[in-house]
Amino acid sequence: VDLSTTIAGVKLPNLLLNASGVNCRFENELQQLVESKSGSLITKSATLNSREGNPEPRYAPLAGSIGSINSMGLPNQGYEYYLNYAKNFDYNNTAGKPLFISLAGLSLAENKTMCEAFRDANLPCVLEVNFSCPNVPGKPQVGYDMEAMEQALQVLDPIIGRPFGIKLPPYFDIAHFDQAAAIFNKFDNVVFVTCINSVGNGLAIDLDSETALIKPKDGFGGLGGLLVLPTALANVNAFYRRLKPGKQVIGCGGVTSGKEVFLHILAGASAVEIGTQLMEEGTGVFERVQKELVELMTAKGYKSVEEFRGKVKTL
Ligand SMILES: C=Cc1c(C(=O)O)[nH]c(=O)[nH]c1=O
Repeated sequence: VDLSTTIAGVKLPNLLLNASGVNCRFENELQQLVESKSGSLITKSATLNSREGNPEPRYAPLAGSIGSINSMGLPNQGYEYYLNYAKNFDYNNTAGKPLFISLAGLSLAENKTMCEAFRDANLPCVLEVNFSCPNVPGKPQVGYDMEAMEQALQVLDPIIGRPFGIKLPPYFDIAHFDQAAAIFNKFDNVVFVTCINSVGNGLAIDLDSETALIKPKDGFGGLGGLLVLPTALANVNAFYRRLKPGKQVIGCGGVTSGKEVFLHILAGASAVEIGTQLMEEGTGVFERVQKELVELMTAKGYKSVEEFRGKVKTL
């Protein structure tokens, strides 16, 4: 069974990778991903300067393993750390894993500077511009401001000057799918979108203590895990149906097993990211989920993901 895929011109030996933000802030964590059975890896979203992020507790699993809530606040080592990591990355590593770099500047000027630095370094890594961090107090998500998002792309697209992707928040209105897709279809270098980032500003409360699970923002944080699966599948399929041929969707959200990877592919995903389940289970999740996916495909008689990608049936 062939699970390989090609995104932005780079080949992933299998279509699984981490969701940016999980197990990818520090070099040692990234090395764990390189040594895991993932098909690739993506770094924690970077800002111009390093950040400690929000006060803890800022991540919590939800009762009944239905998902997670986080308000990390963009803790990261600053973009030069990840630029340096990319410069020293062994692109011919034995596993043949490509490297994705996530950038989440706090302003267009920050994103401009970071994109210029990566352009000048001219490395084989693939950029994913994160327009959807829900947890920086006072910074509304660019992904929910269509005009700002288009203006940002008008500046960043020519600077990046090669295929790149965008990390999107979940949309919940068909008109927003239409508007966002129409914007991305204007930029030839935008070759993939990653759907979805966490479902912003949920509130998880502990029944016994009657207290919010996390400290930042009065307990408000992004939701991930199984509970966001239908929203993730909808966003994957909405953009799969709307983006011009040649543009791809990376699925993210709700993956706990081979089953949800299969559903993401059925919805149209060309690669699939794992966040909450990676956080809870560790990097062994990639081997387990891959095995489950192969078993499921074999049971269904599929030999490659192309046979069923985007083929979700409607009634
Ligand atoms: C980049 C910041 C993000 C964060 C964060 O660092 O709080 N959490 C998310 O669920 N998604 C993000 O995009």
